[in-house]
Amino acid sequence: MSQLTELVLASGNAGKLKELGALLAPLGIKVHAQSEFAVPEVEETGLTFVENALLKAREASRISGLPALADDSGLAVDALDGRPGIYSARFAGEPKDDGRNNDKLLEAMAEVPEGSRGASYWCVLVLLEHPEDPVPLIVQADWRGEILAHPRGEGGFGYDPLFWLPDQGASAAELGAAEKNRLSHRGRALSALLLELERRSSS
Ligand SMILES: O=P(O)(O)OP(=O)(O)OP(=O)(O)OC[C@H]1O[C@@H](n2cnc3c(O)ncnc32)[C@H](O)[C@@H]1O
Ligand SMILES: [Mg+2]
Repeated sequence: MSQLTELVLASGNAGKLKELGALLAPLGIKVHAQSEFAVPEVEETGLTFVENALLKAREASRISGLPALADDSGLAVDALDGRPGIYSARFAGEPKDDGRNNDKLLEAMAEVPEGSRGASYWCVLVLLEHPEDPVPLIVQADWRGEILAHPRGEGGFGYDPLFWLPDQGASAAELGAAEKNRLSHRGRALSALLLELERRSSS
């Protein structure tokens, strides 16, 4: 890929935009929200995070005429056989709502004992140079934690108030923004993406 100086973030999620924007802005990459180009929400018909991220990136790149970075992510809970997984945003149905999703997760986990409440956040990032890019840059990363019985903290977004990090002694919603980006599935996926981008541009 030629030097990346500008891209569109193929997401309608304000939390993701904030987190990815904070990581990309200092690198001299001009980041546009897809709302600047009136990119509509695409139907996430894939069965994997990768497929859904590709759909989102392709549509945003097609409409904006810019390289596009998409994030498809979610929470896979051990005791729920990996659910809500790719359906995390709509766990409690449409329209998507973090509060109702968290209530549904608490309810689903009500009988699950301490010690069996492990879960992973997953994040897949896809970067397309243009809508027909045949070699998308794809990375994925996870973040292990446990599901709390009661919400804690005001930061982050989505399931963060229920995502407990034993090593930090805090929920993801109790971490500072920079700390979450340093540790999270999204922050680590972006580091991997930047490394791969560097490798490609120097080869
Ligand atoms: O598809 P876009 O437009 O990017 O926005 P979205 O919110 O629909 O995003 P996804 O389809 O990728 O669904 C991801 C859901 O997983 C949850 N999630 C992902 N990363 C998270 C994080 O860092 N903290 C809390 N919840 C997260 C959150 O509920 C998201 O809505
Ligand atoms: Mg979505």
